[in-house]
Amino acid sequence: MFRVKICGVTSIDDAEMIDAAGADAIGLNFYPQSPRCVTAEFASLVAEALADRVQRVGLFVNEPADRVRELAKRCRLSAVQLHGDEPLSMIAELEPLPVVLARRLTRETLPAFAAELAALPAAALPAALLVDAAVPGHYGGSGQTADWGALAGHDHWRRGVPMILAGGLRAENVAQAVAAVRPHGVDTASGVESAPGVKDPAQTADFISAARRAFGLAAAD
Ligand SMILES: O=C(O)c1ccccc1NCC(=O)[C@H](O)[C@H](O)COP(=O)(O)O
Repeated sequence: MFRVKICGVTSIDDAEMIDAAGADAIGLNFYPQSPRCVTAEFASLVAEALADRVQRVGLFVNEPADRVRELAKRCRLSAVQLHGDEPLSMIAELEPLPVVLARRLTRETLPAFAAELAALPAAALPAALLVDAAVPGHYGGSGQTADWGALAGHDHWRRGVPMILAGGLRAENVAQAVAAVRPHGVDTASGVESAPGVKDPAQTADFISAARRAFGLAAAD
């Protein structure tokens, strides 16, 4: 599972820049209402442009499993990220695709989600749980930070599922977030952009370096 993911990539130049800066994964957004939404044709070109080292994660919001599966195959996605209100049963439906399940958890909503996770058979658990900020009217990409306090120090409820922290992460706060929450990985979209969907090379490189340092990883070559 990836440590550093840059989400909402909309150009080949940005994908190559992110690869060179040492990210483990990029997110390709298939949510039509996002300013970061891409086409299947573009996502397929990204698969050709990037080294296999970089995971290509397709992001979906409330799409039927058949469409997720079809786009994953057509665009050679490494994993899919379910970022809407998808039922947990969809993880097993998508098998053998690795699923990153996104949830906007707070201290109020975490207990009910933990109970849902506890009821899943081990074989139906997601490959990772991405925790994003809970902002009314936003599924993601809000630029707001998640409820770090709710997540810190309590990981028994995750049943060993790696947690990816998202929401309002930037080069300036990613080390603090990793120290506070101790996630397996981090994800950002708007925190490294000059405009929605346009990644800023300096902010992106700074974010990736700061995140790698926070995880004790060597700087990218
Ligand atoms: O980025 C979007 O526009 C988006 C829209 C709808 C659902 C998810 C979306 N992004 C998913 C991501 O993985 C983002 O990296 C995550 O939400 C954090 O975004 P940000 O706060 O801008 O870093």
